Amino acid sequence: MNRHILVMGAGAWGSALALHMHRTGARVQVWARNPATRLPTGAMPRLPDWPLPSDITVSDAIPAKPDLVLVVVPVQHLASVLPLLPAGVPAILCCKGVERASQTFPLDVLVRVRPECPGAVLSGPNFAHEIAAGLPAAAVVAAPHMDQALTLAAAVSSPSFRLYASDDCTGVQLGGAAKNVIAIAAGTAMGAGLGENARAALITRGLAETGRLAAALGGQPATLAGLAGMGDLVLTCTGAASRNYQMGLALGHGAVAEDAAAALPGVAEGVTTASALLGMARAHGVNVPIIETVSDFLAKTLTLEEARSRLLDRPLKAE
Ligand SMILES: NC(=O)C1=CN([C@@H]2O[C@H](COP(=O)(O)OP(=O)(O)OC[C@H]3O[C@@H](n4cnc5c(N)ncnc54)[C@H](O)[C@@H]3O)[C@@H](O)[C@H]2O)C=CC1
Ligand SMILES: O=C(CO)COP(=O)(O)O
Repeated sequence: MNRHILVMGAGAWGSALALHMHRTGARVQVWARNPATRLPTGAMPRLPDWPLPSDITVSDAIPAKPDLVLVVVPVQHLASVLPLLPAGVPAILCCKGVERASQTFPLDVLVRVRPECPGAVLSGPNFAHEIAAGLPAAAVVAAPHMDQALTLAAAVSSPSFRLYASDDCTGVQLGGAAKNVIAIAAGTAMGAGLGENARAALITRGLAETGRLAAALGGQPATLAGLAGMGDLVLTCTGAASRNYQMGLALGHGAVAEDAAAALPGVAEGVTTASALLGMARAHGVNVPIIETVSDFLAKTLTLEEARSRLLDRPLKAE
């Protein structure tokens, strides 16, 4: 069947997902707020020659009844884009983070803005340029009910991009949000020359605090051992292409946060998510020392040396 897919957002990830869906044989239409300046053709240093095939239309038009919508704009802009969603069509939110103003996950934003639209999320270890190149990868589609998740995972899967289904929307969204914050910590440690041991400790203890938070938020800690948790955390904390990791590297080298963010080839969601996740953790009485340290460091209430000391000088405890 020639399914009709609408991709909303024409940055790196939206363009990669458009290419992926096009390869599955779907008819793909991309919505961009400014189609003339779609980012990946030129403005993405990682993706210098990455034009979309001519039968993928890029415009500011929204079709009335596509079969599926993939929403791929940064989390802080989700609420401004969701009112454009065609009514009654399933939407998979593909962004990773926490809305700062409401301290809620993307699916909560959808329920607030468009409660009548059925929603799901897609998350996992997926660098856009590798998906665009058709390299093998896997991720998770989570929806409130497993049968919805299975249907949507099947709708997006291909032989090179394998989607697993989950009904743990909280765990999957938390994994995608937290890994960006921890990747800033990992990059900062590497940029400051603290070494590979320090990075491995940040990854492992970052996963531990994310698991605690998942339990408090009503998610399943086991989800954090999967693709949307550990899988994406490892990729983002070790893959040089990660913008959150690059942000951390620059901070570790001594750059000012605003300059580091401006030099990135796209959005680093961890920058806005850090304080929002910290707010969520505090509201639930959960101790998240790495997320807290990144949030305070980005807010410039801690120096790099103070951040390092704060994490290392905490009382010893059982693992
Ligand atoms: N790049 C990657 O490898 C991956 C990114 N993601 C997630 O996907 C989301 C989007 O990331 P990217 O596409 O990489 O970012 P990007 O920085 O490459 O592009 C963001 C796009 O959103 C558009 N945009 C920004 N504000 C908007 C608004 N108010 N209305 C409409 N469009 C707006 C921009 O014009 C741009 O086209 C983020 O949450 C990111 O964490 C998830 C997996 C992989
Ligand atoms: O989400 C990603 C990989 O799964 C992309 O990471 P960055 O946003 O840090 O580039």
